[in-house]
Amino acid sequence: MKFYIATDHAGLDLKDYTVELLKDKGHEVVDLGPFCKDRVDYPDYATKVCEAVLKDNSAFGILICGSGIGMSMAANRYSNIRAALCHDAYTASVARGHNDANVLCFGERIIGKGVAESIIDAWIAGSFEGGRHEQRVAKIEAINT
Ligand SMILES: O=C(CO)[C@H](O)[C@H](O)[C@H](O)COP(=O)(O)O
Repeated sequence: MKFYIATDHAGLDLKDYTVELLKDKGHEVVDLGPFCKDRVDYPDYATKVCEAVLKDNSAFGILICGSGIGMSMAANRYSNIRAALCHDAYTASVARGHNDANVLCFGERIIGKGVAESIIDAWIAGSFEGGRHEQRVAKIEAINT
């Protein structure tokens, strides 16, 4: 699998850990930064990942901030981005299976490395179930306000 990943200053350590974790598991990772802990604004990095995923739509995005909330809010402003804020393996699994999520968000101030790995593993193992979920995801995409 291919992943584009970014963070803000509040998620830098978990971003670096996640990059190495995914590479060790044999995945392709494009790290879109940042690369130091200077304070930055999460929407600027959500934009980098979402635009990359929209151009390379078999890839997934990963966005990390302190809580994961700001990143998920910013990412979900994009049509055809379905960003899921996940706190555990279950939420990651249903994000793929039910919501066809293409961007994973989590918060370094919320979860540790072990939970992050369980989220990543569930995301990788998951796939969209289709069926009754198809029309629901289509209805999300149809919302334009
Ligand atoms: O968007 C957020 C809060 O929902 C993220 O957790 C940010 O990383 C956080 O707001 C950054 O806060 P800081 O005080 O500027 O480090």
